[in-house]
Amino acid sequence: MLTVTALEHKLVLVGLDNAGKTTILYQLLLGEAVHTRPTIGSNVEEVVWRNLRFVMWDLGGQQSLRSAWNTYYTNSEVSLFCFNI
Ligand SMILES: Nc1nc2c(ncn2[C@@H]2O[C@H](COP(=O)(O)OP(=O)(O)OP(=O)(O)O)[C@@H](O)[C@H]2O)c(=O)[nH]1
Ligand SMILES: [Mg+2]
Repeated sequence: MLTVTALEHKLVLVGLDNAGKTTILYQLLLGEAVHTRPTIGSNVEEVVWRNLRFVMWDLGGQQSLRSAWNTYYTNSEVSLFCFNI
């Protein structure tokens, strides 16, 4: 049995609006695709994967929110950029 570490890794999800960030977050958390609304501000959830613990910050991607992205990077270890292709 895996022992989940107490250590948390901060991960920030950024990308333009409608790229699918919130969908990814809840797919990882719940194992299913949920209906989403445009994120105003952020969603933050703890996601455990194998023995790793992530605190995932999903940021709103609308133009007016992008200038606030850098305020979320403090102490983050991973930035995941999402693109709508
Ligand atoms: N076809 C397709 N649609 C997707 C995919 N991922 C997300 N969507 C759809 O794209 C739309 C936007 O998804 P969100 O996850 O809310 O996008 P977001 O990046 O969080 O958007 P903001 O919160 O506005 O920044 C939703 O209607 C999703 O169902 C994908 O991989 N494929
Ligand atoms: Mg969103």
